[in-house]
Amino acid sequence: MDLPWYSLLIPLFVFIFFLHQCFFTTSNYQKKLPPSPKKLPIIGNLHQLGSHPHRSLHKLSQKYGPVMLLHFGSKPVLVVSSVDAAREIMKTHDIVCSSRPKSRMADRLLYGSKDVAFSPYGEYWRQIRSVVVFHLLSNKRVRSYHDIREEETSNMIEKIRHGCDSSSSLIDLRDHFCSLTGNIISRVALGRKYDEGKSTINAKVTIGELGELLGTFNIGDYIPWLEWINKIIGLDTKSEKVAKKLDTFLESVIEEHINRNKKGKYNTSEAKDFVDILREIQNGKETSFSLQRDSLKALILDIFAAGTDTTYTALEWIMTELLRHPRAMKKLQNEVRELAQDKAEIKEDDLGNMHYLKAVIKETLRLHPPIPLLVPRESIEDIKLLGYNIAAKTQVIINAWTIGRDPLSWKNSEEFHPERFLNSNIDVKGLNFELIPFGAGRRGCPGTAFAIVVNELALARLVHKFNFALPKGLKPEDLDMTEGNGVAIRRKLPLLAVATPCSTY
Ligand code: HEM
Repeated sequence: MDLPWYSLLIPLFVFIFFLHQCFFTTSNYQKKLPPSPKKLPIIGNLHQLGSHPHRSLHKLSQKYGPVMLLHFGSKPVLVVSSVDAAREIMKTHDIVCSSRPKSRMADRLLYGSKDVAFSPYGEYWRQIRSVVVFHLLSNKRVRSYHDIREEETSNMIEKIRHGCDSSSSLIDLRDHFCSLTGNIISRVALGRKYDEGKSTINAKVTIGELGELLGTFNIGDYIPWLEWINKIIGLDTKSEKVAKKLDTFLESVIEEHINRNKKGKYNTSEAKDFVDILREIQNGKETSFSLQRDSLKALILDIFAAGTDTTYTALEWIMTELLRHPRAMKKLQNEVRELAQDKAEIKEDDLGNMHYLKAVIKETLRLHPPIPLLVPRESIEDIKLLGYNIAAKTQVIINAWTIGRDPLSWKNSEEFHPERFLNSNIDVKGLNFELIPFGAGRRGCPGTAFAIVVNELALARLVHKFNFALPKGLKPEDLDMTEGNGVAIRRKLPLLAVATPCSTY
C-alpha cells in the first residue's frame, strides 16, 4: 500500500516532540520535586492545616520528610522541617528566599505593606530594614530604654503585690505580662502609654485588632477568585474600619510630637522615642533617603504587631514551664537571689551572670517558639534545595517548632531541661539553625535583643520578689498546656498562679 507523502510528517513530529520534551522543557516530570501529600481540587492541601498548623505540618513531615511541597489553593508552598533544610533556606539561599508572599490584609492595614515585616524583598525593604536595625533597634538604642523597662517592670511587680493582698489571690499572669510589654513598647515607640491621654480611640483594643487581623487566614491570598467571601463574612468591612481607626490614632500621635517639638518641650537628654527618630529621618537628617509619612506609620504599627504579643507570649510560656517544673523554679530563684544579694531591686546590669535564667528562656523558646512557623517567605528565583527543584514564587514555611523538638539535635527533646544550655554556645540569634525562634538571615527578627532583655528582666524580678505556686489542688503535671490559635501561639487559657511576696527580698 502506498502511503501519502505527508504521512511521513507524523513520525517526524512525534520525534521532534520527544526531543523537545527531553532537552528543552522544564516539566515537573523531569524536575525532581519534593514529596507532596495528595491535594484536593481548588483548595489544594488547605484542608490538612487544621487548627494548629505547626502540629499538622509536623505530622505530615514525619510521613513525607523534612522538605515537602504543598499547595494552599493554587499557591505552591514549601514546608521545611529540618536543621539542614532551614540552613539552606536562611543561609545558602537567603537572598533568593528573603521575599514575603503578598498579603492583602497587610496591604490594607499597613499602607500597602510599607512596613518592614510584609514588604517584599527589594530596595525599599533594604532601606526601611536599615532604619529599623540601625536607628530603632540597634544595641545602643535598645540599651537607652533601660529606664523605661525597669520602671514598667517595677510597676508590674507592684501591681502583682497589690493583687496578692486582695481576697482572691489568684493572679492572671497573662494580663500582667500583656500590660507590661504593651506599656514598654508604647513608651519606646510613641513616648507614652497608649491608654493614656484623651484619644477617642481605644488604641490598646485597636492595636489588638490589628494583630488579630494580620493573623487571620485570607482566602483571597490563595484562591484569588474566592476573595468575594471576605465581603460576605465582613472581613473587608472590619479591616477597613480598623485601618481607619489606626490611621486617626497615628496621625494624632504624630501631631502630638510635632506640637511638642514646636513648643520646645522636647528634652534632648531623654531617650528619643521611635516617632522622634523616624521624624528626623523623614526630614532627611539621618539617612540618604527620605521616609514618607505612610512608611513612618507602617513602621510604628509593625513594632506593635511584631513586638507585643510575641514577647508576652514567651514570658507566659516561661512561667508555665517553671510552674510545671518546681525544681527548675527553685534553682532559678536560688541563682537570682544569690546574685541579687541584698539589693532591693535587680537592674539590667545584674542580668549578665544569670546563666540559668538565660538557659530557662532558651529552653522555653525551643519548646514554645511564639511564632512556630516563623513568618512565611517567598522565593524570587528557582533554586535547588537538598536535591529538589523549587520554582520561583514558592511560599516557604519553616517549622521552627518541629526543628526545636528534633531528636537528632536534642536529647530527650520533649523534656524541659534548661541545663542543656549551661555548657553550650547555642543561642537564639540565628546562627544555630537548631534553635530559630527569631528566624535567621536577612529576614531574621531585628527585635531579638529587645525581646530578650524584657523577658530576662521581668523573669529575674518576678522570681526575686515572689514565690509562685499553682492554684490550690492543681498538680504541676496537670497544668493545662493546650495551645490557642493564631500566628503567635500562646496558651489557650491565661496562666493563673498564686504569688506570695517573699518577705526577705
Ligand atoms: C519573643 C519575642 C519575639 C519573637 C519570638 C519574634 C520572632 C520573629 C520572627 C520569627 C520573625 C520572622 C523571622 C524570619 O522571617 O526569619 C520576626 C520578624 C520581625 N520581628 Fe520579631 N520577634 C519577637 C519580638 C520582636 C520585637 C520586640 C520587635 C520590635 C520591637 C520585633 C520586630 C520584628 C520585625 C520588624 C520583624 C520583621 C523583619 C523583616 O521582615 O525584615 N520582634 N520576629
